[in-house]
Parts: sequence; structure tokens; C-alpha cells
Amino acid sequence: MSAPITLVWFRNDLRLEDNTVLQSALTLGLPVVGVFVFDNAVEPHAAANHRRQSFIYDSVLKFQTALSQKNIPLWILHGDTLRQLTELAGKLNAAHLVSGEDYHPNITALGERLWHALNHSNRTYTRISDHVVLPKAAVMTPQGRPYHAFSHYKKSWLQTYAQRYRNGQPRTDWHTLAELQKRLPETATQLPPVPMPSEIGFQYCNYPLPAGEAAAQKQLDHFIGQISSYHLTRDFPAKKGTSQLAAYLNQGMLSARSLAHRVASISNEGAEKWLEELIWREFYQQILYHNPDVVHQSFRPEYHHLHWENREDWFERWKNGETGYPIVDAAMRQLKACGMMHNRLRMITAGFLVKDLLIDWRLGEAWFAEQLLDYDLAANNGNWQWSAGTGCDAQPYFRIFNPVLQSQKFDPDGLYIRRHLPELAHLGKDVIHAPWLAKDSIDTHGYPAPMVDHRTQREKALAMFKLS
Ligand SMILES: Cc1cc2nc3c(=O)[nH]c(=O)nc-3n(C[C@H](O)[C@H](O)[C@H](O)COP(=O)(O)OP(=O)(O)OC[C@H]3O[C@@H](n4cnc5c(N)ncnc54)[C@H](O)[C@@H]3O)c2cc1C
Repeated sequence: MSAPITLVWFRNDLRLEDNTVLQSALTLGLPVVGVFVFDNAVEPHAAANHRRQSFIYDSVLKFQTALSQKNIPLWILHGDTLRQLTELAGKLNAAHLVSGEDYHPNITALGERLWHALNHSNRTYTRISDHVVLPKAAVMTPQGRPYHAFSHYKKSWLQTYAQRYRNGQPRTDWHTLAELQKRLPETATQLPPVPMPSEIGFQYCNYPLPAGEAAAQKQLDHFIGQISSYHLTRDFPAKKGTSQLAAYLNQGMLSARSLAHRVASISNEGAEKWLEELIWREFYQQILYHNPDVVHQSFRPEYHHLHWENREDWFERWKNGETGYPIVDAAMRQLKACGMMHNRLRMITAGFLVKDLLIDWRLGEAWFAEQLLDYDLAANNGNWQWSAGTGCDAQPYFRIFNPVLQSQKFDPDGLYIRRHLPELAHLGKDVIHAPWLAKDSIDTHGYPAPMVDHRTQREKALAMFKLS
């Protein structure tokens, strides 16, 4: 049997910089070997998201190269995670397994089974908080309960951060790593061939952002250069006013801690607002951890049995960007074409599905999971419930966006709509938000009339929620 090692199970922590999972593995004093497992059963919602899978696949390959430069072999496997990890732990004589904490209920459950299986063979399994700045139970009410209102959570988050976390975490000890890796057994370096996408179960396709930690850092540096105007530009989808970092953060190509640390040291309104968005991310992560049932049902119990209409033909028109509301259709077509959608448009299209089409938010959530490059269960679920009015939000169900007013306000010149709806590209800003109002005086090249009347549907939605 070869000399013992520590196995690091990487999942959404695909980076070298400020990686607390890797750092903790070093403290165990054994050579380190990495493993990544592609397992579609763990995140069934996202299994059909081929774009995201391709992005992760390439990022894992880049990470394997980066790790190899530190003399850490990365085993890339596929199939049932529990089996793959326990078999590999046996084969490489791993005394310890270390991984990041993940609040996805499937992964929490998998972690429990893994812990028992490894314990059974005298191996330890440790989970380290890495994916968020403040771990799940670091921010609680004075009574020790999780927060449900964002404003209170944010206040407490900022206080906790300033008191306990602002100075960051210890950096990775590369010197110790180099010493440990000198004892790396040869079996650990005999990597199997990287599985092909078809073996893993996805079709490799193009995606809109470059993969990997280096690309993530570059995008971060670019964004920091313009962060001072974030609060002014962030709501306008025609501008590149947001960071476009979510996909990197979600797979851990960037450290949330490092971002918070960097941004908290910049004193301007843009940076302050951006830090608030990071706190929203943490808010939904802890909501998922403390309330795993939100994956299947509304956060608010009074909305467990809403009478959705769920018309399939309407759902198809929404997915394909054929609702007749230009701002909704432009956003939905962009999503389908490249997996990207601006936050303001996510709110408009989600609100439209739920409040104008009376379709269950869970169907919309699943469609986003299949399409978004930055798909993340906690953020997607939390925001869909926020949009539906079924979540933990101070504003109840009667916040209903008017898609035409939203369009006029956030895409005033119609630039965004023209980019994604070529059939309306010739229209001026006076008619492009609601072309049907111009009646026969303009040619819309077959663009559909609005599929529903917003005012009528609004009343129906209010009645549906009141009845629950
Ligand atoms: C219906 C709906 C579904 C969503 N689904 C997802 C999803 O699957 N994955 C995802 O990461 N975000 C989701 N969001 C949140 C938000 O739209 C994206 O995080 C944001 O658009 C990503 O772009 P950015 O990186 O340029 O964000 P920026 O504006 O630059 O924000 C910085 C970071 O803060 C975080 N963030 C910003 N807004 C939110 C928010 N409302 N909730 C949680 N975190 C936030 C993200 O990590 C983001 O990268 C959803 C929002 C809505 C309304």
C-alpha cells in the first residue's frame, strides 16, 4: 500500500487563490491529491444545461493544469460521486477527504453518506466553508434564529464582517505544499484519461464567457476599474454596467472573501452597492441552508396551494420570446441564444410569467436552471420566489411589474430591444416598447400582438393570491 495522502474533493472552488479548502488540506500534513467528479444526478435541474456544463468542463481542465504546476494531480472522474470518491480514497490510501461546504440539499445529504462510508474505513471527512464570505450560521438574529428579511440580515452581516472577518483568511501556504508534495506517491500521479462530454452526459457547446480562474481575475480587474459607477448603470441592460462575475463566483473561480475584502476597501457609492449584491448572494445561500424545502415549495406556507393556470402553450411562447411584449421577448431570446440575462430583465420576465401568465414560478425556475450560464440553486430559487411574491420578502405578492413601463424606464431608447429583436430594429423609441399601440401605421414583420392584456391579468393574479 502506498503512503497516505489527503484527498481534496473540488466542486465549486476551482481556483488556487484564497482557497480555504486547499489550505485546510495542507494543515493535515500529508501530500495532497485533488479530485473532481462530474455527476449529473447531484444537480438534476442543471443536467440539461449544456452551456454551463461546457463552461465547467473547460474550467476544470484549466484548473487541472494550474494544479499540476503546483505538483497537485487532479483526478477527473464521472458517475456516482459516493462510489467514485470512496473507491478513489481506497485506491490512493487517502487518510482524509476534505471538501468545501455546499448548501445544496442533495450535496448536504451526499456529504452525510460520504462521512459514514469514509468513517467506516477509518478515514476522516472534513467540510470547510469556502463558497461564501460568512458561513451559514455566522449571521443570526439575537435570538439565534436565521434572518428572513434582507435589510436586517444585511445590517447584521456588515457588523459581523467588520468585527470578525474583515482581515480575511490566512493565505495558502505554498512553501508547505511544495514540501508535502515531495512525498507524493507515484500511484496518485497516474491520472486516468479525462472523460469525454458524451460519457459525462452532455453535448459540448459554445458559451459566452472565457472559462477559468485567470479569465475570472481579468474580468474582475476590468470591473473594479468601473465600479464607481455601478449604482448608476446596473439597472440598464443595454449598458455593460454589471460585473458579469456570477458564473465565476458560482463555480468558485473567484473567492467571495477576496472580492468582499477588495470591495470593502473602496469607499464610493458604486462599491457599496456592489457589496450589497454580494450580501444578497449570501442571504439566499443561508436561506437555502436553513430552509431546504424551498427547493420544492414556496417559502411562505400560505402560498403552497396557489391555483396556477399553467397553460403549456403560453409557457412555450414565454420560453421562445413570443409574448408580444418586446422587453420580455428580447430577454427570453437572449437567454435561449447564449445563457445570459441581465438582473433587471430576470425580474421582468419572471414577474411576467407568474403575474401575467399565471404560470407556477417553479416552471420558470427550471427553465432558467436549464439555460443560465451562472445558474445557482440558492440564487435562482430565492430570486424566483422574490419575483413571485412567495419568498422571504418584505413586499408581498401585489408588487406587479408593468412590462411596458419597465421597458420605458430601463431601456429608454430601445437599444436593448433592437439588439435582440431584429424585426423591431427599425422602430423608434416612442413605439418600440408597445408596438401594438401604433396599430397599422407600422410594419412589425410578423412580430406577434401581445398574448395577454396586462391589466386584465394583473387583476386575475391578485385574485389568485387573495384566494390562497
Ligand atoms: C429570476 C431570477 C433568477 C436568478 N437566477 C440566478 C442564478 O441562477 N444564479 C445567480 O448567480 N444569480 C441569479 N440571479 C441574481 C442576479 O440576476 C445575478 O446574480 C446577476 O444578474 C449576475 O450578473 P452580474 O454578475 O453581472 O451581477 P452584479 O450586478 O455585478 O452583482 C455582483 C454579484 O452579486 C451577486 N448577486 C447580484 N444580484 C443578486 C441577487 N439578486 N441574488 C443573489 N445574488 C446576487 C452575484 O453573485 C453577482 O455576480 C437571479 C435573479 C432573478 C431575478
